[in-house]
Amino acid sequence: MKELCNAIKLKMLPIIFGMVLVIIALSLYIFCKHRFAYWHRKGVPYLHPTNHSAQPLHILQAPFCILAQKRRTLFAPNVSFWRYDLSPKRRTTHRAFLKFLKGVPYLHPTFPFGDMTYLRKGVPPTVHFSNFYNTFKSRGQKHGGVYQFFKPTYIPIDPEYVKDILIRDFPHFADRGIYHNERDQPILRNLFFMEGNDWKSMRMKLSPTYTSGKMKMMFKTMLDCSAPLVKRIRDLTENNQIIDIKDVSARFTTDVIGSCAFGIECNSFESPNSEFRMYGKKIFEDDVVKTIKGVFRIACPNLAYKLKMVVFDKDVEEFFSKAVTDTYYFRKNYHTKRNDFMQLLIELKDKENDTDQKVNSLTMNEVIAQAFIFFVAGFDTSATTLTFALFELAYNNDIQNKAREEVQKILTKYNGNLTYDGIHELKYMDRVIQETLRKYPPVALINRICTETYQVPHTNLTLDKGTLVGISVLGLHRDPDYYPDPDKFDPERFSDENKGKLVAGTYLPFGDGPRVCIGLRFGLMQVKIGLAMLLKEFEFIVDPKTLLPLEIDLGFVMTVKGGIWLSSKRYNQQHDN
Ligand code: HEM
Repeated sequence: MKELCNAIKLKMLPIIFGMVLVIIALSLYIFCKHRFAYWHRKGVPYLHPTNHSAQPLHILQAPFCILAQKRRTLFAPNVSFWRYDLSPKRRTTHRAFLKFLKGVPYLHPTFPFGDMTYLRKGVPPTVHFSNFYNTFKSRGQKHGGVYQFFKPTYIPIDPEYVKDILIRDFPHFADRGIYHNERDQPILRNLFFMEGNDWKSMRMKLSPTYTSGKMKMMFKTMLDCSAPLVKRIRDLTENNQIIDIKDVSARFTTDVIGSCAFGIECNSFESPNSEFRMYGKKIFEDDVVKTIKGVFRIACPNLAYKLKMVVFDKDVEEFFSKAVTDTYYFRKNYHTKRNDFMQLLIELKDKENDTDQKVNSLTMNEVIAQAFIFFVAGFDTSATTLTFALFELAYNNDIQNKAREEVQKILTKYNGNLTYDGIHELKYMDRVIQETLRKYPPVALINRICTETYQVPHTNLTLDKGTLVGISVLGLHRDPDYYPDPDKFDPERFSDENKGKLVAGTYLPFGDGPRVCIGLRFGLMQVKIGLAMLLKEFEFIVDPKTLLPLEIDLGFVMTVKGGIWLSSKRYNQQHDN
């Protein structure tokens, strides 16, 4: 009897196993059918995510796709299930897909990435969005829809739609929709991540921090930070060593922001292991675990919140919290004041005890969070701009000479000193920086989330609350319709004469609308100071170690594979010879 039972059990096992598989497959199918039907229902052009490699996970997709193909007539009118509308090309895909069952590599849709196949192909998300932009644009479409995993994401292509989202219809898109969790990581209660009225009130409190008067106040601090930069390049030049220009630029901007936002001399050049440099680097470093966590936060934000997932490493949070708290108490105890952001934040904190001013005040945690985001949003973006500007100047010697001539003219005018007024007279330098930001926007993708149901103007399309929006800055900046010969570095695009010809909504290095970068002036000023101080003394050329053409690498802020390497000569020395 026992043997009979065992025999039945053994026979039943494959059946039970098979049934479980079918149930899982069906549930996933229904789930995906529902999730990936969003853009189809809305009538928005959408892409069918594809994959060109076979992976073990794909076995799960086999039954869905076959089923989808068989049930085409039943679901086709309202389902955009991957490669489901069986155009001739698609049919081939499905046939190829059937081959998979025989163990042959095949082309077929992706689960669970949606259109975000970058993870497998090593393509940065920013480049991926630029590819989406180009695909929709080449089809003559004014907008399109993709899936970031299961999240429908709207991509405006027409600059009018871009302007609508960022400026005209801002109340519908007031938030970024980027995962954050202030409950478990208080430093995320900062201007970049904050939402709704909280953001509005914080922006109002912080805006006076970035006026031109405050910039003028900080100019001297910034200029002081350029001395170690020049010294480092001088040393490298004298020793005939090549320059890792991103590293040098990042040390300079770390010193500037560290000094202005935290009131701390970071000494990134003198002490290579300076904690600010170390933690600054750590914030932007990518590894497999970080990528997987990032993907999980995009795909399942609610679950990530329940699991108490945070955005920055705990040690990073602790380091910056301690740096701010120490500075705060040092200044209080020793009655010290400096012309920097920290002083302005301290003044906002002190309003906490004033009943009339309390609404305009900041708590200690908020002070920490704002100083932290100034650092994070400010140092790498500015370093990236400085890096690419120096690369292009090194690559285009005539432009470099022209920029240097202008610097020398202004220095002569101001008795050899770089002054606040003088820096604003560097008009050609402005064009060089604007063109750098066009060709290499450090933040190549702008995120928004639909916060109120939105009717896209002149269409029948309604975007639901919660729909993500991805504006491809890289796509717009490299679109030949707006910037002819987009790979050419041509500062004249921004000359007074040509500026008027630029199409509004196509130039977005700092974003636009009420959520435009708050540190815009600060960022531009430090880049200008860095460039002026270097061009004054050195001549740069691209070192063969730089891999050309440059290839964009993974990262939140734009970087290139292999880094950018320059060599330098003392400018005067060369001309004396
Ligand atoms: C060249 C340098 C910089 C570039 C290219 C840059 C770019 C950007 C971009 C594209 C955004 C998003 C705008 C949007 O969503 O519409 C942004 C936001 C922001 N940036 Fe910058 N940035 C730079 C420098 C700085 C600096 C130096 C600081 C601080 C000192 C800073 C602080 C911020 C903050 C706090 C936000 C969030 C603003 C908000 O949501 O209200 N940025 N930046």
